[in-house]
Amino acid sequence: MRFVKMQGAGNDYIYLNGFEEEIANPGVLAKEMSDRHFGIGSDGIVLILPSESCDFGMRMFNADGSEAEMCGNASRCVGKYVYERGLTKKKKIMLETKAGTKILTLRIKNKKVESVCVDMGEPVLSPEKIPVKKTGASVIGQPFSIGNEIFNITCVSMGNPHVIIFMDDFSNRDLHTLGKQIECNPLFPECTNVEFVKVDSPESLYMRVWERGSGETYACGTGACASLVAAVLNGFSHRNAVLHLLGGDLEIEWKEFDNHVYMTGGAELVFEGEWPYKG
Ligand SMILES: N[C@@H](CCC[C@H](N)C(=O)O)C(=O)O
Repeated sequence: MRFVKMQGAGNDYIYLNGFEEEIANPGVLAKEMSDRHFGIGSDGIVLILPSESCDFGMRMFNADGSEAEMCGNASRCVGKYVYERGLTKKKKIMLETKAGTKILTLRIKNKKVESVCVDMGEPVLSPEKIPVKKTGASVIGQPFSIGNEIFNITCVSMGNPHVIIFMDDFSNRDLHTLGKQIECNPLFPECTNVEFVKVDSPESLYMRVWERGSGETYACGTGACASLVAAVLNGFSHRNAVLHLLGGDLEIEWKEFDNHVYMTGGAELVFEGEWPYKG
């Protein structure tokens, strides 16, 4: 089976072309391929598929084999893949995901995709839709205790669940332990992605992420969008800011006129090859 490894802000996935390959058991395949010692090594796998309602479809599986509703960084890489490999000539691409249709706008330079802006849709704040076991219209800066510490949490869904914790400094924190403890806490019935955010200025935020199903990754596109929304709701940032992640920067804007969040960033090929897939 042919595969392509790509990264967006260091969030690395293995992309499989569902137009050419029959991909049975993608969850099992995701675990095998993602293994950084016995596989190719990645944060998960992404299937690029035909779609009846959109130009293309995308499904993504975390490194532990679980399927996620949406992946922001992967959506930009899918845009690069389908354009540069001649699957489309369109620069505006409709992408079907489990979290609805996302619109990708490609910026092209010398026939290559330089960056992709993704209309990520509206953030979801209602606790039962995120889901988070809380009452009320939203969860913004509410206390949450883990071990003997109390954190203020804000919960946002960008098609997948996120909990955001603002910190003055996370350089000497054990985010792995904290992330693991929060990810499948009973407060989150479908588990959650966890973002730790340090506000640098109203236009600049530093973020680290513990991803549901993959552990710490270098970046999370939906997480960056959720963090910007959380920062606005808590009065920490403007509606347009740069999110600095371990693997690079993403520009995020939560537009007032349509309530949609827009994410802009790069997408890069790492390498490609063949996987001895037995079907
Ligand atoms: N890295 C992604 C999100 C991947 C899915 C996530 N781990 C989940 O289970 O919801 C992104 O760029 O958005």
